[in-house]
Amino acid sequence: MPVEDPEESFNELQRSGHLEEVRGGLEFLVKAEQVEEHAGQETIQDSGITDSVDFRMDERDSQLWSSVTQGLHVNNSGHPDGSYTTERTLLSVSTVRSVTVRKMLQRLVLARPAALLFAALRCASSGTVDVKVPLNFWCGDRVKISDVSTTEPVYEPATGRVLCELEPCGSVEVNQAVQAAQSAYQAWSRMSGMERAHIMIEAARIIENRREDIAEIEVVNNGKSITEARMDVDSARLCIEYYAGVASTLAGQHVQLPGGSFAYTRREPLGVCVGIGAWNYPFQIAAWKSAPALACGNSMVFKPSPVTPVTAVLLAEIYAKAGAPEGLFNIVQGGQETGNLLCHHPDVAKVSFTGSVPTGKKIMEMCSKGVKHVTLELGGKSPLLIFEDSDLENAVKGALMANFLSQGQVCSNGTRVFVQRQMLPEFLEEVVRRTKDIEIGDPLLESTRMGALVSRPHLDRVLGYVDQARKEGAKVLCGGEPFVPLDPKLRGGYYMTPCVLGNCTDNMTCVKEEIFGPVMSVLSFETEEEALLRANDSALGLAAGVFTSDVKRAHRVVEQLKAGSCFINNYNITPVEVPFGGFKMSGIGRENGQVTVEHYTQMKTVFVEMGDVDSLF
Ligand SMILES: NC(=O)c1ccc[n+]([C@@H]2O[C@H](COP(=O)([O-])OP(=O)(O)OC[C@H]3O[C@@H](n4cnc5c(N)ncnc54)[C@H](O)[C@@H]3O)[C@@H](O)[C@H]2O)c1
Ligand SMILES: C[N+](C)(C)CCCC=O
Repeated sequence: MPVEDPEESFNELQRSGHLEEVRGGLEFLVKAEQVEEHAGQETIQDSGITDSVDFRMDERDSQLWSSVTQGLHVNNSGHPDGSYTTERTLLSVSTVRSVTVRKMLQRLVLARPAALLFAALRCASSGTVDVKVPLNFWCGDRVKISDVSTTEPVYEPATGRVLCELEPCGSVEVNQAVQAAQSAYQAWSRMSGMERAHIMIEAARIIENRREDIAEIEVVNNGKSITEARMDVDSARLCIEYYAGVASTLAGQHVQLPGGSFAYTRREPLGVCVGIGAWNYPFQIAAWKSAPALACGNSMVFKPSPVTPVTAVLLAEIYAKAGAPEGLFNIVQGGQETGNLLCHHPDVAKVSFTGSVPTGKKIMEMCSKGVKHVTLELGGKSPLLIFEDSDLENAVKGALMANFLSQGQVCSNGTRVFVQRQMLPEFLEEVVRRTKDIEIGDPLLESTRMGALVSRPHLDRVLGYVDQARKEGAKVLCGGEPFVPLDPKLRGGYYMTPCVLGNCTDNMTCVKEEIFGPVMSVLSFETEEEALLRANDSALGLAAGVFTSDVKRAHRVVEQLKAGSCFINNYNITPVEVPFGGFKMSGIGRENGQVTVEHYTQMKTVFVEMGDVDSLF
């Protein structure tokens, strides 16, 4: 209902979380919804239409607020059968103020007819977004580097156009960020778990409010579908919520000693932690690293991949807005050189890295110089074992989930699909049919299931693997070709058709190496023992999966699989309350779950003497 009193309406909007003040002004994300009522049942449909309006605090006058609140519900129309349709707008905050498309939309007035809203464009559409604001962030604010010698272009995978210019941080900037983190650490580490939890819960709430906004920008920078990007934002939020809960449970042990003396242990934070991320889950990785780090009382300097630098800074803004001390979570942009500076920095206590095995080895070596704690989440070439007693429908769905999420650019993907011989023909027929049906195209469209790969060189590399597989004797059962969407604005994008390779053997390159693209290699096997031997024949051990209806076999097989994250009758499920990480060269340490507390704290033991010192001297 429209609220009459402008001041009250402002307060009401703030309380409901639909409106928040941003520095020096206000910015609204206006969303159109359609509410259908039939027989007392309301269904709300998101029209997918959003635009934004931005104005200064001094414009907060009665007239303006009336128009804002009038925008909340508009255009009620009754139908002859007694049902009605309400087209309404919701207001929520957006701080991605840099994006040109939003600026363009500022000229639209708020109190417009609903029809005009519905005719408007989606907030971000492929090929329209430019990011101009600084992407570095420390001391609670975005930072423009004063002396930038070189910038690097960042691309929009869906179109191939330049999205922004990256300003990499050198030693001066890395020092500033680490210093900011150190000073925030002094205050943050002394707060109680409950106090930290309050701020983290608030950050999670802001993420929930800005879900669509963050997901859209993730799509624009990464190329994955909007459907998946929303899931990533949800996973980030859930992770922060989960560790907010963990924060107040951190505790030590009391140990009784002779003569009334005792000892106790304290779980203490490490200090300034560094997070270094890969490009496949930019926002989610930033959250998966920062949430446990902050919950345990550490501060963090995070370096996103230079390929996808845009969304981590949104997380930094969100923590700051939620009440985190200045410098608690900082972003430094850059590639290898910036990463090296962070790993060698004397004031950094720990590095948590997500990326490739070769880089992981370098990180570990650099950390060894300062004897720093290190967590490595590295690559995989994971096996998926499908036994003939599996439910075919679920096995096929599992294999698709194991290979084609995020255009196949997922560390845990089960790319070596071992199918028991008797089931192979029907499995292949179904998996190929469904793979051909995957809708490729504009990642911002709801119907798209596969967007663009992250970059042109990466696309070429993946296509190269398909060529090589063909030469080595694999049969391309479908896909593996460059894909050019009909929409002219997408012609420069990095698309390919998802590929299923048959006739694969263990010695082929496509079966041995991590391709990190939408390429499934299918192999056949006869016996459980044989499948296990072949599945474990890899230097990597991130994940593995088993499909079978025999519960004893499922557990027997999983027990013998040399992988850190195993799935029975499903694949690529990563609830944040469950630890995730690899065996062998796929990594060290875990992310998510209770155990991660051990990777972000150190234990102090305190001995307390209640009697006299029993000295030998
Ligand atoms: N296990 C997991 O949880 C997980 C998750 C996502 C991705 N990955 C892996 O990541 C890889 C793909 O990501 P990528 O191409 O971004 O990996 P990458 O190793 O090339 O880069 C990862 C990060 O490391 C930085 N970096 C590169 N060289 C560095 C150096 N010498 N010192 C410090 N930092 C350095 C990069 O700038 C980037 O931020 C795949 O192998 C994939 O399996 C693993
Ligand atoms: C959420 N997923 C799809 C399991 C991805 C985990 C992170 C690895 O790249």
